[in-house]
Amino acid sequence: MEVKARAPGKIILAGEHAVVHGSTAVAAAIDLYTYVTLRLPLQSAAENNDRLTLQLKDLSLEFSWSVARLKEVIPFDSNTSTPASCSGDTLKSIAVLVEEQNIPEEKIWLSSGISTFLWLYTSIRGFSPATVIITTELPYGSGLGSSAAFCVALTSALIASSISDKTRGEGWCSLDETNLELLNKWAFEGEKIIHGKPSGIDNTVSAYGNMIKFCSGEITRLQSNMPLRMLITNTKVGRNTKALVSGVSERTVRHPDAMKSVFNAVDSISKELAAIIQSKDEVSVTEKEESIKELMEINQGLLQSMGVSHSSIDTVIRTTLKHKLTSKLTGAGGGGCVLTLLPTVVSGTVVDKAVEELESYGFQCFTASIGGNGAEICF
Ligand SMILES: Nc1ncnc2c1ncn2[C@@H]1O[C@H](COP(=O)(O)OP(=O)(O)O)[C@@H](O)[C@H]1O
Ligand SMILES: C[C@@](O)(CCOP(=O)(O)O)CC(=O)O
Ligand SMILES: [Mg+2]
Repeated sequence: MEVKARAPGKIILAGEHAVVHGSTAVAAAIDLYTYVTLRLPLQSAAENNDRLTLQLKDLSLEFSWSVARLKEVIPFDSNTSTPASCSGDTLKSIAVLVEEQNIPEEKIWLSSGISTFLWLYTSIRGFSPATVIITTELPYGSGLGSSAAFCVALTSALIASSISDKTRGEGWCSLDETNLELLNKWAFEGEKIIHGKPSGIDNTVSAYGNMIKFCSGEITRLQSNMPLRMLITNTKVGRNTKALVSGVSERTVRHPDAMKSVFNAVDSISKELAAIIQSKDEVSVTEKEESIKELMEINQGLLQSMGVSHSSIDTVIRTTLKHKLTSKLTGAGGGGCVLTLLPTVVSGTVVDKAVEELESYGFQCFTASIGGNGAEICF
């Protein structure tokens, strides 16, 4: 039997990091996906094929464990109906299984993803043999939510494999609300292994799609009433969300009052941004874009004060400003991707010039459609 699933990456328009500390944030799905194919051997063939294999196609990497080895190392404390957190002890056991795979040193950043794979797979499907093939259109570790798309696509495929009513040949279809809620909870548990202390915004927007306002787990789906175009620039400076998130927490412990004010300011920015995007009043698109530009500028300043910007991000901001375009980092920062608002009045020539200059620094620029579908499955 074969099941496929896909889940989108995301951009955070306002509120990253502060959202981990209870502020509001606004995020949207983008049309770049992580795809998972789950192949289960036929019951009769299962005895001859007793391995769990993970293929990361884009990286030409394959990892494989015998079911017997998984049973030996992972304590069986899982329950398929209620998502639970991976305990420290289980994570240590899983780390042994990951180490045995001798991941190439230059790809060692994959370890947390592979641990997450083993945790989600064995928790949801137990110790059954399978081959899981993963491909992605998202750059790894650059702020576009590859970790969440990975967790959401994987749990979608795992949950879909146990759905009894499999309507074949109908192309990509969404999951029902109950399964969406379930997979989102599992994906959040997966994100915890990768991020340490995730807010849950990335897995939620990847699961549900569209554009959302998110605050302490509460989701409001936003209906945009204006065109919103963003240029995405990948600085290609590698960084790790877990380290950046814990850096902000440490700063918060050292300066609780100052950081509280920063998080409050971000909360106001996200709420104002959501209101502008949804507003149906007579204000012109140009005026709305001017407000969004200013909010992005203030948000970037506050991200700077959280200590998560980077010289490469500053270069993108300076370069786009020369062309009168406003930018802010998106995701965890520290390098990674930067968003530049492309107002409706800006000519293609201006954008082309800005892109040319950005690419001369070795950055990669692209646009993506904003606010599309969330997780989908295909039989
Ligand atoms: N397709 C994938 N396969 C395996 N691991 C993945 C995949 N996508 C993401 N990951 C894991 O997520 C990590 C990147 O997550 P993170 O630092 O949160 O950045 P982002 O979510 O912005 O891409 C990678 O180092 C890897 O461990
Ligand atoms: C920094 C943060 O707000 C977003 C992280 O996004 P990403 O992993 O960099 O794509 C963390 C979170 O909300 O969990
Ligand atoms: Mg992430």
